[in-house]
Amino acid sequence: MSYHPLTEEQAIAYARGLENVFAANAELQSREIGDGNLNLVFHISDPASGKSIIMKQALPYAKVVGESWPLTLDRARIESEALIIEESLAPGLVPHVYKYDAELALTVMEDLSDHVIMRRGLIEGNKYPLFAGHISEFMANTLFFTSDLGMNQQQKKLRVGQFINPELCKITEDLIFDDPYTDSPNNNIHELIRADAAALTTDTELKLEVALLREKFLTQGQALLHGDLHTGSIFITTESTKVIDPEFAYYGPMGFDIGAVIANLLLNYAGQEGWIKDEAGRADYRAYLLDTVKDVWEQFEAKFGALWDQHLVDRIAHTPGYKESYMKRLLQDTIGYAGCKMVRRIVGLAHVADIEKISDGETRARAERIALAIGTSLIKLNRKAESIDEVLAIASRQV
Ligand SMILES: Nc1ncnc2c1ncn2[C@@H]1O[C@H](COP(=O)(O)OP(=O)(O)O)[C@@H](O)[C@H]1O
Ligand SMILES: CSC[C@H]1O[C@H](OP(=O)(O)O)[C@H](O)[C@@H]1O
Repeated sequence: MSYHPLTEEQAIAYARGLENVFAANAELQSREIGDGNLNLVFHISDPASGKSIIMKQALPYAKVVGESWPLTLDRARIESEALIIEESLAPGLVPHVYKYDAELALTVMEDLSDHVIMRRGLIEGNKYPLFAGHISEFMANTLFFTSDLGMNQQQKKLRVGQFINPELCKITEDLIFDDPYTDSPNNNIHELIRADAAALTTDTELKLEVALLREKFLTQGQALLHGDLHTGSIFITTESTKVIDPEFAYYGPMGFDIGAVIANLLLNYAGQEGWIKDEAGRADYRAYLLDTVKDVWEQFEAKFGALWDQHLVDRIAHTPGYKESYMKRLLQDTIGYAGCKMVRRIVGLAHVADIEKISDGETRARAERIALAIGTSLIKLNRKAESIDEVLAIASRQV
């Protein structure tokens, strides 16, 4: 079947043709539930049997902007192949892929509708005690075993080729490492914080750090990244965590993924200005978010370190001092990328509901300024950072 975006009816017809999923006479229901910036997502269910699947289809353009922003369909291949690798390295932490259809740029995968999108869960003020353990395991396993530390180095070079993802990387390069620091037409700036946004464009100390982080994003093929690991790409319950949507996957600096998780916890921290109304409740939730930031880094560090001790394939990397140097640089990158990811969600094209959905303009502006202050401080700190506690201290000072 040649490429065309499916309608809900066509999605049902396609699902009927899948082997061993639905009974031939099943009365299937279809709903397009995509709420992301780029793709169609169909939820197909058979109420009689309780069976359901997700069919995600790439559009030939960025949905958030429209047909004027063409975008490669190859991102569907990247996403399905990344999910399969991630499942092999971090079982239980991603949806299972049943099928990938290259013609239709379509991935059929496990339905995770019994989970909620973490961004929504955090906005509602829910706590997820197992999250740090799960996400640190996901990141430690996927990053270590796709890097030169944990896999055959010739195979790794071939895998770098498999995940060449120029168009999606260009989105990141522009939206995260360029637009927020210039007067770009892509930017989306709340009227009340125009002066704060303008200050970014003249801050040379800040822009130097962004240029260095951007250079690393452009040139360092350290590991296979998820590439867009924000809380809208994480499904969660109190018991379970599932990472979805790795269409931005490519070989890049590990800190970009870890920084994305931390940035999105801190964006919610800033956004709490508009959600939890009583001060004690808000302080308690913010303390939970900061504890989670610390836990994510510390559990990642411990798990990655344990993999290093047990599975290192690179002999020279055993040299005393190298691991410590590597982990310190990884923390510094994490902090720098976390900062960049916060700033882009305030002044760049695509915002986050944690802040964007605050209805009162003044309250939203306060949350935006908190996020900008934390983000820019993290960017300026990155190469000097020694400990994750410095991140917590910066965040605490802003509220
Ligand atoms: N495996 C899944 N199970 C249930 N719902 C899903 C699944 N994958 C995606 N969704 C739903 O579709 C939405 C958009 O999916 P996402 O992969 O983030 O798309 P995009 O790439 O367009 O951002 C998610 O927020 C979620 O509501
Ligand atoms: C023009 S794409 C903007 C933005 O959207 C992506 O997120 P998602 O696919 O999860 O909606 C990604 O973060 C891009 O930077």
